[in-house]
Amino acid sequence: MPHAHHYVDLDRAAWAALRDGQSAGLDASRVQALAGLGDVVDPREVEEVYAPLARLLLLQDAARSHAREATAAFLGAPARRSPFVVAVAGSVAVGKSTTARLLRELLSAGGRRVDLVPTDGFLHPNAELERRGLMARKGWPESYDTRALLDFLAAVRAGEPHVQAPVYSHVAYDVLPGERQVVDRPDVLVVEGLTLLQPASPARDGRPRVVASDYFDTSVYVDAAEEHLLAWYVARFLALRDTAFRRPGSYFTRYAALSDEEARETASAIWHRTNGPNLRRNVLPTRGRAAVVLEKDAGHRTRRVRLRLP
Ligand SMILES: Nc1ncnc2c1ncn2[C@@H]1O[C@H](COP(=O)(O)OP(=O)(O)O)[C@@H](O)[C@H]1O
Ligand SMILES: CC(C)(COP(=O)(O)O)[C@@H](O)C(=O)NCCC(=O)O
Repeated sequence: MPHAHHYVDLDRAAWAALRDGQSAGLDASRVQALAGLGDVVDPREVEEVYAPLARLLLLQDAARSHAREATAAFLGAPARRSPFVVAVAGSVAVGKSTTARLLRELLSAGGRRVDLVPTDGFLHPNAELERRGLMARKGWPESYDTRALLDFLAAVRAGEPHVQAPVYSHVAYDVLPGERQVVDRPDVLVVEGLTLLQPASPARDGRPRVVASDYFDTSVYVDAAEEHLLAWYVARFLALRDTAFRRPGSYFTRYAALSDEEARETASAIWHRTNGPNLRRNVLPTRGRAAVVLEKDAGHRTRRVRLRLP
């Protein structure tokens, strides 16, 4: 638990008041489309929770630009452009992708060029995970090509053009060979993933290590009790059974024919084997490293926001 003077806790009403005229500026149909799988994001959630968050990020971005200009003025050289990098972390099924998409929309509505990159593209391909005996630990820190993720972040942060990221498909349940997402000097990069806030583990040779968070300007951890996460994971699995699992090429075609009861059992087993232990062992312990923690209740409603003071 961080020391009390290092953070401030705001209930929903206090947080919503910090919107300070920052309006979401998204129409209802746009908001509707932002949660996946037919789920609907409550427009009040956008106004009262994500609009203040967008305002905070814009202020932090401006402060960072001033700091960079100060250093450039000191050096007598023009400041190089470099995107503002926001990390979104949290458990499987907590709503990271939905939060990341909302932030992309809100920040783009303010006129910025925003790219969104999920870290699942940096997972090792299934064949490699199988070779390493890691298929039951997909999403755990060791299942990612960390070197590739760090190289990607370093290149984007250095302001390089046309930086490529690999792409993962939830239908194929694998990284798509040869497929690439191109990030070309955006104003903001939102990067979203389970294990982004991992601290450095000591290297065998004792040398300090670079971690992904060295490249972040700020970070958001989306939080909810594990009982809600499990329920959301199972609900999403049932929805996928009726949609993505039926598509040609789906890794999970064998799940498309499961009854409700069997689908619930299967999803719950995957949770207890892979995602629950990953949450407890690797994800939750990084929560205190986030700049902002959004705490959701059973209905995806944000009840409380914790802000770490710089
Ligand atoms: N704010 C929200 N309101 C309603 N449903 C949401 C919200 N955020 C996420 N969801 C739903 O919860 C599930 C998990 O969200 P998702 O963004 O896919 O999670 P993650 O990327 O963390 O795995 C999805 O079914 C999604 O539609
Ligand atoms: C692809 C994921 C590892 C999430 O990756 P992330 O975008 O957070 O890096 C996760 O959604 C997943 O598929 N976990 C494996 C266990 C499962 O089937 O849920």
